[in-house]
Amino acid sequence: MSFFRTLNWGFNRLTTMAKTPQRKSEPSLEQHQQRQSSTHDTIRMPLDIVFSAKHNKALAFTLEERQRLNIHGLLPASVRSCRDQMYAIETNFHSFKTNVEKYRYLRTMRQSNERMYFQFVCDHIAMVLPIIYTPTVGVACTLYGMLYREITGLYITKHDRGHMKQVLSNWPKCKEIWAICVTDGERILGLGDLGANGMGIAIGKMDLYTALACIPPCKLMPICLDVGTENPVLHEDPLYIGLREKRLKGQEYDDFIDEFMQSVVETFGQRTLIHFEDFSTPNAFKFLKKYRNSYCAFNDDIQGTAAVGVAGLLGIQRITKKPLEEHVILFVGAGSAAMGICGLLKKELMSRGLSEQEITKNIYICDQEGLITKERKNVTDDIKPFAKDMQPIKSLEEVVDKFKPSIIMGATSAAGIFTEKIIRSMAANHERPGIFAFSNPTNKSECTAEQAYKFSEGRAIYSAGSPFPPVEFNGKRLTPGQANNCLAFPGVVLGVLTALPRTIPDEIYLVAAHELSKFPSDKDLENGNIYPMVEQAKDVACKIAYEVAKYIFDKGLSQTSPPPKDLCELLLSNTYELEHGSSLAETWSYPNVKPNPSPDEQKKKLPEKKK
Ligand SMILES: NC(=O)C1=CN([C@@H]2O[C@H](COP(=O)(O)OP(=O)(O)OC[C@H]3O[C@@H](n4cnc5c(N)ncnc54)[C@H](OP(=O)(O)O)[C@@H]3O)[C@@H](O)[C@H]2O)C=CC1
Ligand SMILES: CC(=O)C(=O)O
Ligand SMILES: [Mg+2]
Repeated sequence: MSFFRTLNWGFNRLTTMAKTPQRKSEPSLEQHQQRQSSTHDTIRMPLDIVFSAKHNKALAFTLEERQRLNIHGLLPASVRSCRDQMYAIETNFHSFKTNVEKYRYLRTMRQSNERMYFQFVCDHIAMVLPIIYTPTVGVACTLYGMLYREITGLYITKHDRGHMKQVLSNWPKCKEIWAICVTDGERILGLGDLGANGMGIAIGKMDLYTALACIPPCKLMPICLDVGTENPVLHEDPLYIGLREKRLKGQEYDDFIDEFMQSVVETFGQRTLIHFEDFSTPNAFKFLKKYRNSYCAFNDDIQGTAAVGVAGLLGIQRITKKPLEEHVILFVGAGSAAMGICGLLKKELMSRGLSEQEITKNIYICDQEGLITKERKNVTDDIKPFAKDMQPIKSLEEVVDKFKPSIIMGATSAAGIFTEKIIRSMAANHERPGIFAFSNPTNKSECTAEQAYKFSEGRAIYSAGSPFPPVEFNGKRLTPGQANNCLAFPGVVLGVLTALPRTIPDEIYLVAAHELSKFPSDKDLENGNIYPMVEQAKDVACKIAYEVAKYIFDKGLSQTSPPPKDLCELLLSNTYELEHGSSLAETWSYPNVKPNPSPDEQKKKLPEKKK
């Protein structure tokens, strides 16, 4: 509505100016410049909107629309169908040699033509996901200063304390925000402290909200809290976009985050979903504990990853036909990802009626110092029950030799720590050893798909955080699964935004895990793949969203009443339309506004002059 009001306003101004009588004398340079800029403004106003990222259809504007919107002549004659547009984009996409160039191309397209971008991402998800998400997004974050072009998210710096609400309200894209993905850039994938460059991750995550769960992009706000960085390379980098200052720490940092949380709900409402991403592990757990019962907040690295990890374990249970409680599981890494999975696994096993002692008996945890034993000082309360009453063992290979895990779950950012010896040892003791290399990006994987298959004679059930191509082994094509939280968070978020609970209950991650685990077919499992293919990620998100929303309504946790008669309809009611018919123009038809009358029509309408 306002779009067309603005269009009309621009048109009226143009007409008024055309009627303004000519100046008698030549304008001064200053007057000339003023006139130039005001003329410019007038013309630019409607064009800015028509060609804004949100409304732009590029060559898909039909002839009728081109005339109606007064953009006829601004585009070449060709009117492209959706298929033609996608072909043009794909041709461009493939013309770039490196993945970072492809990333840059897609970002530029997103800035100028949002719907076409999402259409392309959806139509080619398997090809595009590794570019807009891990692994390429990791490289892009390291080069973010060089790639930076335009407004894509909101930066709040440590100097904005006291007026964060003001900064939040500066967001130009929409005043009704449903969800925020926030990072402080301290642990970006397995790449460490990237400071303000971490924005790339928040943007990538939110693009998946739209591409996989159809959440309208204008309702989403990626935020980077620029509280400084301890990365000396960034301090020296002339292209760095953030503060070249030490990180805010201690009480000041906690107060900063408190102000941020309060400012968000005061600006956008208590229901705003706040997604924490890539904070350092101590902060990730601290804020989850602090805010989970008072805000609609979650931590993706802990909780999203947990859902995906447990889904994978349920898949292994299906392949091995052995209940999880009979498996020996070794977690390598005691950070957000590993401990998130371990915590949810504990919940899953508790739901099966096992005692804490029965649950912890077969679960081992190692970090850089080796096996976590009771001798270890300063372990968190979550880890304590898993600490073993024995002498510490430093070497991972020794731990594997001694306890013979059937499943090993790595989330360490330590590339290659699953050595040939470790994989061979697991394969010697188990017919189908489960190997998870959660670390991102690809070059941080604990082992590659090829190594896992080769050293286990093709018997490993291997999954990794970043995508690995299928591997041919002894004439069999083995497909690694992608164990990445992107198979959980889009659906969880859509479910929560639909059912609107006050806070996000922990149980929904188990709901998500179970739904996700049902996706792989028996044939997928036969090939050792416990996760759905990326092409199915949208169906996965949809199913998880449905079950999550249903859980929230069924348990009476929704803040809306009465519960919907048709949950599917409610889920779809607020989603972004990505599907297209034969042409983009058809799908994106603008509300019917009459075209400006042609000069001939205008003449006809003029009242006849009285004689
Ligand atoms: N696939 C997915 O969906 C997800 C993947 N990840 C990835 O998981 C990785 C870890 O993330 P996060 O848990 O937040 O990270 P943290 O850095 O908080 O945790 C890493 C853990 O690994 C341990 N570790 C490091 N090196 C070794 C080693 N050589 N041997 C044994 N343990 C080691 C560390 O031990 P210590 O404490 O002693 O230093 C620490 O406990 C990252 O690469 C991240 O990208 C994260 C979230 C989701
Ligand atoms: C996938 C993800 O969230 C991570 O690697 O941090
Ligand atoms: Mg993450």
